Amino acid sequence: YTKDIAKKLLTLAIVNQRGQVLLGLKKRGFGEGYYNGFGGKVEVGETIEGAARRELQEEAGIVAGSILKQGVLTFHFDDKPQPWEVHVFNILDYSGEPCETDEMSPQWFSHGEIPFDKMWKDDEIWYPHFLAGDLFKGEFYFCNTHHLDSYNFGIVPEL
Ligand SMILES: CSc1nc2ncnc(N)c2[nH]1
Repeated sequence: YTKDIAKKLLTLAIVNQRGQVLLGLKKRGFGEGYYNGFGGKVEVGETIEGAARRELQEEAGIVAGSILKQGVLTFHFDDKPQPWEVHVFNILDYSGEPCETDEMSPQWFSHGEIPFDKMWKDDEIWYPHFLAGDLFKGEFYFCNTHHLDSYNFGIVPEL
């Protein structure tokens, strides 16, 4: 029914400052053991940006200041009826100090040392463009959850 056709809206917030990005090691649940930005589902009655700010605070304990939407990534899974539409935000400034939560363990990585071997397989495709400040869109097709089977990716003039 329609629920299965509408895309599941999610956010992904990456703090990118002073040549380093703040990533979290997922301690449990989906993507456990992967390094990731901070994010989650957009709840009913919430804007996508509002959800990005809320999830960053819940998962990393910091309050976003100015943020810039840089990408929209759509993930298709062979074992899930609903594609995921992930809105990627660059967190340009924030207040507070990143802290460990039961979900995530925060860690700074220099741009040249991003641990792609412990991240979702699509990340190495779009992170370089994210770090370069490009606006981008991508469609990724996963099999058996973790295997990236195919994708389309491109830089866009606007989102
Ligand atoms: C399930 S596919 C996927 N790729 C991802 N890349 C970065 N952060 C995520 N949350 C991601 N999910």
